[in-house]
Amino acid sequence: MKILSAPQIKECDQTTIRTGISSIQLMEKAANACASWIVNNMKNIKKVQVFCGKGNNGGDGFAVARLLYEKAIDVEVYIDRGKQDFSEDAKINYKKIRKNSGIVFKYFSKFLPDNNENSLIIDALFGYGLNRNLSGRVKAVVDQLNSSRQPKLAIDIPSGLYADKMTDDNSTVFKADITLTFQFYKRSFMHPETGRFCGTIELLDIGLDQQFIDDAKTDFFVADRQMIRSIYRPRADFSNKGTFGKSILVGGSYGKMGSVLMSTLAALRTGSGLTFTMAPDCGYGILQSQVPEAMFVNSGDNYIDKLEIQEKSVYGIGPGLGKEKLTQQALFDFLKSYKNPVVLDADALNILAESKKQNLIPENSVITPHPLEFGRLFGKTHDSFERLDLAKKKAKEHQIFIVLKDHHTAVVTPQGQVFYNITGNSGMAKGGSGDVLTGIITSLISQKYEPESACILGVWLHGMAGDLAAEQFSKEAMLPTDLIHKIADVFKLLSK
Ligand SMILES: NC(=O)C1=CN([C@@H]2O[C@H](COP(=O)(O)OP(=O)(O)OC[C@H]3O[C@@H](n4cnc5c(N)ncnc54)[C@H](O)[C@@H]3O)[C@@H](O)[C@H]2O)[C@@H](O)CC1
Ligand SMILES: Nc1ncnc2c1ncn2[C@@H]1O[C@H](COP(=O)(O)OP(=O)(O)O)[C@@H](O)[C@H]1O
Ligand SMILES: [K+]
Repeated sequence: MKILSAPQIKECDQTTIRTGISSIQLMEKAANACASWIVNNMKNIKKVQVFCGKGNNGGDGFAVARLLYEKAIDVEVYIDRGKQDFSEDAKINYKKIRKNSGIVFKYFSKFLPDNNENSLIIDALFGYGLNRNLSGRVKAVVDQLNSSRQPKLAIDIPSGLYADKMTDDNSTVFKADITLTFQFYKRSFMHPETGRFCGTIELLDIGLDQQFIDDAKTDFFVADRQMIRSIYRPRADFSNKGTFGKSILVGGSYGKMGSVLMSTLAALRTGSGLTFTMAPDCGYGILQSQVPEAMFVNSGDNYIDKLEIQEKSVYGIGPGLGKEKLTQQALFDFLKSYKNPVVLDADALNILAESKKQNLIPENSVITPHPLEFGRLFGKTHDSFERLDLAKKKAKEHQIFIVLKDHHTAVVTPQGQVFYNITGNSGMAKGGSGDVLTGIITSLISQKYEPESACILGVWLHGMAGDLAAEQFSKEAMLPTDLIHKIADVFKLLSK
C-alpha cells in the first residue's frame, strides 16, 4: 500500500471531488466512517467532547459530533475563542450543528476533563494541513487534554503531528489512544518519535480516486497483506530438498551459542531445504542435540577463525559471532572472495563498522542493523527520519538492502524505495528476536526469493509470529523461541 505525502493526499481529495462527489459529500462520508467506527467499536462511550479547528479537520469534527448526537450520544463541541475563519466546508458543518440546540458549545478555555472512561475526547483540531507547531490557546488545551485520563481519539492525524516529517523537539502533540485515519497511513505514523502519539491506527476507506492512487509516485509503502500475499509462493508439490535451497547460518562463540541456534531453527521453520550451522567446536553438542535437522561445520574452537566457502548456498552471518581478531580476519577473507548476496547481522556489522570495511559487503546483500548498529556503520543521525534518509543513500551507494529494525522496521532498497512493516510488537524487544529474523531472511533467499521480497516477507512473517506469540503468551512472557514456533501458524494463515 502506498504512503502519499500531505500534498499528494490533498491532490487526491481534490481529484476525487472533481470526478463526481462534492467536497461536502466527501466530508460527510469521512465523518460517517468515523462515527460508525466509534459506535461499533466503542460501545461503552456515552459522551464525546469534540475539539474542532478551523480547517477541514475541524469540519470533520462538527459532522462527527452531529452524527454521534443523532445516535443518542451526549455531545460537547469545543472551539477556539474569537473570530473563526472556518474553511468553506467546516463553516457549512458548523452552521448545521449550531442549529441543534441539544449540542453544548464551549470555548477551549472552558474545558474541564471528565476523567470518566465512558467519555471520549475527539481531536479534530488539525489534520494533514498542519503547517506550524501548536501554540497559544490550542497548545494549552492540547496540553490539558493530554493530562486527562479519558480515552482519546484523533481524526485523521493527532493534532500537532505533521504527516511526513519530524515534529520539533518538545512541541505539543495530541496523544491519541486511537487514530482514525482516512485511506492512507502517513509516514509520521511509522517513526518512533512521532508514531508514539497515534495509539492504535484504524484505516477508514472513504473511496478516494483509485486511478489517482494507482498513478501516484512515491518511494514509501506499507507492506500490507495484499503485498505479502503477492510475494508469498506456496511450496511446489513436485520438489525435493534441493528445490528449497541451502542456508548456512554463521555465528556463535563461547557463551553465545543460543543466537546462531535460533537463527538456524528459524531458517528451518521458514522452509530452507538444507540447513547448515557454521560455528566453533564448543557449540557442536548444543547444536546437534537441539537442532538435529541442521548439519554442523566446525569453524574454530571457542570462536570462529575460518569461514569455509560452499557453493550454491546462502549465508546468514553474525548472530553471536563475537569480534575476536581471528573472527574478524575470517570474515574479511570470506567477503573478499565471496561475491554472492549474503545476509549480515549483529557482530558481522559491528566488525565491518569498526574496521571501516563497509565496502566489502557484496552487492545485493541484506544487512539487518538495529538503530545503534546502523549508526556505527554509517554515522549518527539526529532522528529516525534522518536515519532513513541516510539509509536510502547508503543502500544506493552500496547497492544493498537495508533492513532498518525498529517498531516499524523499514526495508530500504538500492532503488531508494522504503517498505514499512506493520506487524510485530514490543514483546519482541528481547535479545534473540533479531537472530530469528536473520534465519528467516536467509532461508527465504535460499528458496530463491529475490532479496527485496525476502526482506519484506521475512520482516512481516517475523512480526506476525511475534503477534501470535503475544496473543498466546503475553508481550511480557513471550520468548524469541516462541516466535520460531509461531512461524508455523503464520504460514498456515498465508496459505489459506
Ligand atoms: N475534501 C477534503 O479535502 C477532505 C478533507 N478531510 C479532512 O480535512 C483535513 C485537511 O484539511 P485542511 O487542509 O483544511 O487542513 P487542517 O484541517 O489540518 O487545517 C488547516 C488550517 O489550519 C491552519 N493551521 C495549520 N497549522 C496551524 C497551527 N499550528 N496553528 C493554527 N493554525 C494552523 C492552516 O493555515 C489552515 O488554515 C484532513 O486531515 C481530513 O481530516 C476529510 O474531510 C476528507 C475530505
Ligand atoms: N517494540 C518493538 N516492536 C516491534 N518489533 C520490535 C520491537 N522491539 C524489537 N522488535 C523487533 O525485534 C528484533 C530485535 O532485533 P535486535 O535488536 O537485533 O535484537 P537481537 O539481535 O539482540 O535479538 C527486530 O526485528 C525488531 O524489529
Ligand atoms: K486531528
